[in-house]
Amino acid sequence: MALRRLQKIAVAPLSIKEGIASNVQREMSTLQRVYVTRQIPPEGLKILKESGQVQFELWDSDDVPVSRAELLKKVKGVDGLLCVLTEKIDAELLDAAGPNLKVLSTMSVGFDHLSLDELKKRGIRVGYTPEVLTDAVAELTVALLLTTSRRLVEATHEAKTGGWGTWRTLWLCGHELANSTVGILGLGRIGVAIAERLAPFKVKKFIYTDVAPRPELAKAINAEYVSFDELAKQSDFLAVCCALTPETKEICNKELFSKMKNTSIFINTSRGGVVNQEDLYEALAAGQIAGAGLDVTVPEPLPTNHPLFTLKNCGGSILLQKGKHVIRTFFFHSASLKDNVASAMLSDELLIREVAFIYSKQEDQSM
Ligand SMILES: O=C(O)[C@H](O)CO
Repeated sequence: MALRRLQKIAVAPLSIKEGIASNVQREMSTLQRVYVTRQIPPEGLKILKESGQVQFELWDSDDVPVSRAELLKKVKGVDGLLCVLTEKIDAELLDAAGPNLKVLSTMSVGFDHLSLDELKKRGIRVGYTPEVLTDAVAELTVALLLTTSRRLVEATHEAKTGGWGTWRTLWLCGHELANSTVGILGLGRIGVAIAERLAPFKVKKFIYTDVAPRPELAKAINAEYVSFDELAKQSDFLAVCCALTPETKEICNKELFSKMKNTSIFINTSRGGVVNQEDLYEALAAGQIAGAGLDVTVPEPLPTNHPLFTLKNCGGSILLQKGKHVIRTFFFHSASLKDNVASAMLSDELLIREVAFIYSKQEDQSM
């Protein structure tokens, strides 16, 4: 089923060309009204401009998100909404938009900012952008993992500030991937892509946990399904790749950290909300785990006086606040973004695929 949907996404641009030809003559009054909540890449805007099917208004900034008050005003009466992860799409927003709203597309892989129940209740179709940043996030995760385990931020700091007195036998030695067990919390495309990249580092074993075993994905990377507890206990490196849902909110908390080895490295490139940050701080400060590399936090960015910034063993892109930009670069070059904007706005495909598990089990089957 997943494959079929991907094929549908892939053919979307063709139907748009046909759409352009047949629709350029349309009167403005018959055009669908779309509000775009962020300055999106030119490829996406071009599709909207040339479609001949929509008139759109854009919040023309990438630096400052549209305010909630402005958004509530702007969505009134729109047929389509293209948003990013900074907009909370909830009952209030959907009520403000009113009954014309037929389709919503988010330029993100994550969908935790969408109230799916409310969207479903109103029969609004939803699009998102799976696939576009699988490689980017996998690369970023590997970068964070090596940076954290090899203590690069700390080492740079020591070198710059004169802390490097002389060569010392075990100073800043870090932790080795060779012969290690790498755990993946939430095995999907990104988890597989991470494991594929880490395997050449001579990892001994990949383990994962998820709501249920995912044998097809696991087979590709020879990963073993384990319980959440075993994941905590066995992982030398734990990469968090799950979506943020009510079930995964703060799933990485003191209970998890207390079961981890004190030599373990914790990496989160999913959403900040899956981690209880106070518990993480305690675990890092007490040496309960060896280090953490975070691309995501709550809030983003973290206030510069946040306790996590005081720790030597916590870093990665939260120190640089650059993770998102790395990912975005890939967005701009992605054909899939074009497809997504196109198919979500201009065709009536229902793009929800992975979102399905949040819906009732019954509908889950049909996705
Ligand atoms: O969900 C996403 O698409 C990413 O987190 C964006 O940075």
